[in-house]
Amino acid sequence: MRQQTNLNYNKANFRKILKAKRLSLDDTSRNLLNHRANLQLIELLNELLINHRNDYKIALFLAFNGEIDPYCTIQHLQKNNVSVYLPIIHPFSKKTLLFQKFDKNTTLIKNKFGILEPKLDLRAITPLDQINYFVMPLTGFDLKGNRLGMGGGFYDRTLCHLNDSAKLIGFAYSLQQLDTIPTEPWDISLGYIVTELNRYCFI
Ligand SMILES: Nc1nc2c(c(=O)[nH]1)N(C=O)[C@@H](CNc1ccc(C(=O)N[C@@H](CCC(=O)O)C(=O)O)cc1)CN2
Ligand SMILES: Nc1ncnc2c1ncn2[C@@H]1O[C@H](COP(=O)(O)OP(=O)(O)OP(=O)(O)O)[C@@H](O)[C@H]1O
Repeated sequence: MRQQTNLNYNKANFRKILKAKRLSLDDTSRNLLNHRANLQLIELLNELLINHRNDYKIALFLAFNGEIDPYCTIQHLQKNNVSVYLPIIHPFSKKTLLFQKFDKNTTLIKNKFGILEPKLDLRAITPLDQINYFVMPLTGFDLKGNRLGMGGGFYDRTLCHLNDSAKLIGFAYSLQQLDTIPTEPWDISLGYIVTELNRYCFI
């Protein structure tokens, strides 16, 4: 019990430090790092989407609160006819996510955290197992593929059913790297992590 409390304290503490760190970037540095990181992410996706079929489905996210911004990659994929999906907070199931298609006709609204997400349209929701890769925002990461999220357990709770690290790509600034992330039984580890400096593969 005491150990659990310490672990939560550690995670909360790491989150606080790492969020402050990513918010401290000035606009020029942030734009440069975002640009480099998107080039790395596009490179990785080019390697993964080997036969360039255009029926791939990739989940990404819209950045908030100083998160690394994958918008260039979203635009690149859409131009190449790859379907892009975004997380939306499930209207009934507590702290879980649905993934909805994002295209030029999508209406975006702010969720309760102030993050833009598609307005729920059941016709545009896709089952999790139809998504080829999930690009996930990281608050922190280590070089074993462990991730630290925002603390809600949204991605953990949603993606545990998938049970396939090979589909999970973490996206973060290199300044969000830690030596070791404290792990817990429900934490899902990542198959890949992309930063502005590197593409790490853990599978
Ligand atoms: N861009 C983006 N979209 C995302 C996520 C994300 O981390 N990034 N999510 C990934 O899960 C989901 C939303 N989950 C979130 C969980 C916590 C907080 C957050 O800011 N928490 C506050 C506490 C707020 C409160 O308790 O009311 C905090 O950490 O200070 C935000 C989003 C779905 N969409
Ligand atoms: N698979 C799951 N089933 C039920 N509860 C879960 C599951 N995964 C996580 N949780 C709950 O969510 C809470 C937050 O988890 P954690 O500290 O791992 O958040 P996180 O790393 O920020 O995750 P995420 O990025 O997924 O929001 C935990 O206290 C845990 O109780």
